[in-house]
Amino acid sequence: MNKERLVLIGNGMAGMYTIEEILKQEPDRFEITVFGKEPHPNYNRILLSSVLQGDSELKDIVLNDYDWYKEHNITLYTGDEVTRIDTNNKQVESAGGIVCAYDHLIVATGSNPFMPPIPGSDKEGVISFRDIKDTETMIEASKKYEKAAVIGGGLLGLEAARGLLNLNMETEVIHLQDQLMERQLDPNASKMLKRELENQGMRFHMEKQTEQIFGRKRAQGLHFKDGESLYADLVVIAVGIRPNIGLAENSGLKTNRAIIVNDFLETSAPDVYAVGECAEHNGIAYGLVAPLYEQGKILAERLVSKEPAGTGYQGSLTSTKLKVSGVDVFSAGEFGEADDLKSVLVHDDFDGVYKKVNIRDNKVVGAVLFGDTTDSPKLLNLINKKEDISEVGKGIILPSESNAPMESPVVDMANEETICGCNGVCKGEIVSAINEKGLTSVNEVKQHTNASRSCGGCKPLVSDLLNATLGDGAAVNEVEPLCGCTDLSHEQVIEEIKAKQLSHTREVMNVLGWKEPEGCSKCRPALNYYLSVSKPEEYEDDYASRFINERVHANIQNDGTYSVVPRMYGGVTNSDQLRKIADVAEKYEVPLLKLTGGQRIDLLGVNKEDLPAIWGDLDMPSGHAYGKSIRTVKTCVGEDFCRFGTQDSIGMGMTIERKYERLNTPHKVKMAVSACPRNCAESGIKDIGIVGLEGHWEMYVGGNGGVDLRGGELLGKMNSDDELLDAISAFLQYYRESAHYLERTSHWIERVGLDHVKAVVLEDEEERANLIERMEVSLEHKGEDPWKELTYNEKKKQELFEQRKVELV
Ligand SMILES: Cc1cc2nc3c(=O)[nH]c(=O)nc-3n(C[C@H](O)[C@H](O)[C@H](O)COP(=O)(O)OP(=O)(O)OC[C@H]3O[C@@H](n4cnc5c(N)ncnc54)[C@H](O)[C@@H]3O)c2cc1C
Ligand SMILES: NC(=O)c1ccc[n+]([C@@H]2O[C@H](COP(=O)([O-])OP(=O)(O)OC[C@H]3O[C@@H](n4cnc5c(N)ncnc54)[C@H](O)[C@@H]3O)[C@@H](O)[C@H]2O)c1
Ligand code: SF4
Ligand code: FES
Repeated sequence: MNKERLVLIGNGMAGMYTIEEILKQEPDRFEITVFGKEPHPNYNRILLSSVLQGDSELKDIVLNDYDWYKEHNITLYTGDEVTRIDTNNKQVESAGGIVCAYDHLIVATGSNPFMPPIPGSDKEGVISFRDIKDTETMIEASKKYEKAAVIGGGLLGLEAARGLLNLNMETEVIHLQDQLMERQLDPNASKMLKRELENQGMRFHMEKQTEQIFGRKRAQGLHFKDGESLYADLVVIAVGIRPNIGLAENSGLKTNRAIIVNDFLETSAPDVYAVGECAEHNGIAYGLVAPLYEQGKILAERLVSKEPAGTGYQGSLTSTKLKVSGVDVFSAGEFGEADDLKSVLVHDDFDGVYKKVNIRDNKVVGAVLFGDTTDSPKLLNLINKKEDISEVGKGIILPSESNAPMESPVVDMANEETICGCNGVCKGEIVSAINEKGLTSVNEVKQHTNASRSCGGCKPLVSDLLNATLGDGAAVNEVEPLCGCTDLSHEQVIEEIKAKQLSHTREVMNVLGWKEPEGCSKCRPALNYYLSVSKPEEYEDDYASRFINERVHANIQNDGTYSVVPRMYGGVTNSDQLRKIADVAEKYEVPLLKLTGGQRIDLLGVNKEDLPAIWGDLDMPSGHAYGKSIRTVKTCVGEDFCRFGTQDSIGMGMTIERKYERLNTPHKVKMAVSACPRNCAESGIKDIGIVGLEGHWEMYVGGNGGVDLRGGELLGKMNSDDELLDAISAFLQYYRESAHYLERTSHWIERVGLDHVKAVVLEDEEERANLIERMEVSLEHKGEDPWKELTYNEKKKQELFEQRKVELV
């Protein structure tokens, strides 16, 4: 018997999900042909953000490889666009000249990025972010160019911007509204998100309308309507999407914003269905995979059973998470304000946590979470179930806010509650698969249930569920790789560097079998750092692997200029230094001189090309205000001037700063010395905070005064200056050797535990002595001041400061 001919136009996420669902139910029923405009098999578009951010490689995001199509007897035409649907003769025609008849046709052509009519948007270097080609273009551009502008501060724009930052590009986001992600977040969450992203190095231009993209052949920057401009040699436009319906319209299918479908995804033409972003159901065209997969499931049932099954598709509740590491944001349902809505609110600026749950008629209808999204599965289920919550307390709405000890939210979830929103997989399904198929890892759960196959946001829940189902210790702990270029963890890489005596980033990548020979923006700076600690005697800085601020030894500002902070040991200066700073400020027309929180003078608004000359004129050491290194040692006036002073805090601060300046560390290290517990130098919120008392010093560690406000914890009491310096050496060296690159002391201590750190750096005499000895070797080899070097090293100066000027002319 001849098989029914099923043709799919659009080899993307929604269409292929539908095919997979059909194959699960009726593997042999249809003769399937798939047309895809892109020259690739079906891949996970969602994970393009991870590829750009350096967490995955393109080959890892393929969902169905070419062999899969062969194994399932599917005829696949890639790189071939369908140009016509002949609904009368029931056939499609492709640009490649193929004419293919169908009994059933699925249109799943997705969306196109919306390109606003900005003059100059046809220039080289102006792209959208939608597919593999765009991602490759950005990665390539980052190797040649330094400055990127992203137009659009929505989900896509912010994920693109984070990726470009990871690719070492200076990245500015231009947003039309006064609030980022205004379609998903309320003003409070949006403000906290902006602050966090600014801390990560993103710069924002809010309420800006781009009037023109200027440049000759290639984009060189943007002019805004308010008369301001900025330079950029890569412009990424991410201002929304438009359903791709040209083909459907030309072929006579009924369309509105997208192709109009009924509850069974049927279009206006017989035997023609539409699914995914190109379909419009009840006036809504969705732009997230969870609803598209729900549609795909219904359509598969419809095609397999012939007769409409159940009530069909009834629309979807959407929820979003931003895929930017270090930022936890969740939003679902009605998150805004309305007269008939009541809210449960938690707002803690100190911990950077914000939660708002909207309730109407005793039912949870929407939520926004920032900083702590552990309650998101619970809330999503409450919104979905529309249960009356009048009988339950806040503990049910926001379990993490109740006083009960926090267990994973999966423990209390009912079997029918959803764990993986993208793929619609509930707890019961995963538990059955774990028990019946003997699954022990997240990866196995993914293969058998699809949970965590898309955005990956549910991985922690799946992992908790594995632990809860198998009991402690039975789940296989998959190591978190350093980045997508390797399967090795930070610890394993450090071990291998030591064991194999590796000494250069390229050597590490070669010897340890890096999947991507050039590495990525995540691993290269980390490797460069690990090598510097492992072999200080032989280490040669691979400065091309450093982040932009560290390459040019200055902090880039939001207008593309730089800030210059000279070192002033212990926050002490003199008339000679002040005179030089004043002269430089006048000569180079520095727009702003500002005292920093770390007791230094910041020259702000300096042009990049003036940096080496300014450093030469200042003739002061770099304050390393831009580096993953020892920053400032802040001091109080101490015993010489203050009537409460018990110790020479200034003297000790200067000694410490002179000793450890220019030392590479996993992240920035800030220190302070106060001469009594009144703590005027704020020693309680520093990575290392020293407090003087009569006859001894107290040393606090792991403090942080930034977004993650954290009080330092007492490491110990030191009875002399030498004992204090030894303790600082041992502590710093242990942090340098065992923290992950980009891990602040606060997070490191939380991970390894203060008791453990105390045991190693204070209690174990031998280990302590070894750490101090290794620190001394590092101090001997920390190299000369980078500003000084750049005043005479012409080759390096030209590479860093002059080639760029030529490119821009
Ligand atoms: C960078 C990025 C990150 C994202 N992150 C998330 C996320 O975290 N969570 C989430 O839920 N969603 C996310 N999305 C959105 C999600 O990827 C889309 O909603 C989803 O891919 C849409 O699926 P689709 O099948 O409708 O369209 P697509 O996946 O775009 O597939 C459509 C395919 O059809 C092809 N095509 C079009 N016309 C023709 C033709 N005439 N002939 C042949 N082929 C044709 C296209 O080339 C394309 O390959 C993200 C999107 C991007 C770009
Ligand atoms: N994590 C995720 O779930 C995720 C990630 C990426 C993409 N996506 C999906 O991909 C699609 C595209 O995402 P998107 O962010 O482009 O769409 P979007 O519509 O969500 O956001 C576009 C943003 O651009 C702004 N904007 C519009 N015109 C502008 C202009 N001229 N200048 C500056 N800003 C302007 C808007 O105010 C809006 O905030 C969406 O469907 C989105 O849901 C989802
Ligand atoms: S910390 Fe104590 S000693 Fe130092 S300035 Fe303040 S009060 Fe004086
Ligand atoms: S929630 Fe996105 S993959 Fe599970």
